[in-house]
Amino acid sequence: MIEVEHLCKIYGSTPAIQDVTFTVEPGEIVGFLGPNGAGKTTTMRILAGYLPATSGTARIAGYDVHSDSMAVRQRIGYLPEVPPLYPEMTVEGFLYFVTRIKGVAAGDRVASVNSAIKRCNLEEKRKVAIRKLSKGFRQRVGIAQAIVHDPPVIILDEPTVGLDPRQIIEIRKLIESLAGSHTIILSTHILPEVSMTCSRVTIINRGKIVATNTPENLEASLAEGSGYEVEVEGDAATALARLRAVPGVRLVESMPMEHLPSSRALYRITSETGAEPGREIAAALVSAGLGLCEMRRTRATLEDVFLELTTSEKMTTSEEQTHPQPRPVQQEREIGREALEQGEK
Ligand SMILES: Nc1ncnc2c1ncn2[C@@H]1O[C@H](COP(=O)(O)OP(=O)(O)OP(=O)(O)O)[C@@H](O)[C@H]1O
Repeated sequence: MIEVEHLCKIYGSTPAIQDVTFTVEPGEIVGFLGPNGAGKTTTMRILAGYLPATSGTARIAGYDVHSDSMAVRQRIGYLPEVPPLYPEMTVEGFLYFVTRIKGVAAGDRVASVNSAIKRCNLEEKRKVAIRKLSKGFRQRVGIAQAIVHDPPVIILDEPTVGLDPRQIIEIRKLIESLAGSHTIILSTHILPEVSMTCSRVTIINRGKIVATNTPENLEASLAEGSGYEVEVEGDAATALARLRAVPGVRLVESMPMEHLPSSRALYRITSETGAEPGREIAAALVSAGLGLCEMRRTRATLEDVFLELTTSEKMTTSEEQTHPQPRPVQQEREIGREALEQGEK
């Protein structure tokens, strides 16, 4: 339904996106995930026909977004980062106006407006001026204007940005309710957004696609981070030696834990790919006379995958080449995490 091939956009001399290629199948919700400045909005605007690409092609329902832009606009609903609302109009007045612009037949307009109002849960606000609405309700009106002509494809650019947690849940539910009967691509820098609502995720970093898969497969693809955490009572040197000797264990790290009594320590164990040495770990500790106070599995999360994919490129920047001392992995990850948290503000 959406086919993007080798898309590039250069602003002046700044490449915003480079060689972006992906597809979205009918009925899918695909998350377009990336940190700030990764090129999400640029890609969404090109798909919606609001920005010409420098090179490459994008087709929606078989129509080229550039050369067949009118045909594309009839088949898409687009929620830009800042929804194009007319503050003085009432919700229903504005949506009626949009049906006229979108070419809905005169006899179908009232039914289209009523349907969008119902789907977006706007009944109680239908006669209220848009300027009087909260940010969450305005965002619903933004989505209502994107779906009012019942387009097969919906493009949502950061649909929950600036909303409070309750509003975010409501908007996510609304997006999920549109799946199946619509093909949806939504851009976001918020990880839970994609794990909760999307069947597939495409990760973009610095203008380039770095991964496309289901959230589950992406998590499974990251072998590092899969393992165990164990809290052990007894001699630390013995515990470390025993744990490191267990077949299938690749790495054992001692984790500083201030709240633990001095006789106890926490270890993070990374297993070899495909290995499940849980029982052997427990047996090795117990047979050495050590106390196994707590043990739990750790698995890579989508956040780990995201940080892995969007921080590793830092090592190839000119800054890194000038100062080539390797930074610890944890620090690399913290930098990525910081970028994520800043993005969420
Ligand atoms: N009109 C413009 N002129 C010049 N550079 C631009 C323009 N718009 C975007 N850029 C640059 O292109 C890159 C991609 O920007 P884009 O807005 O697509 O990213 P984004 O992933 O949507 O980021 P955010 O989450 O912060 O909105 C950034 O480096 C940005 O500074």
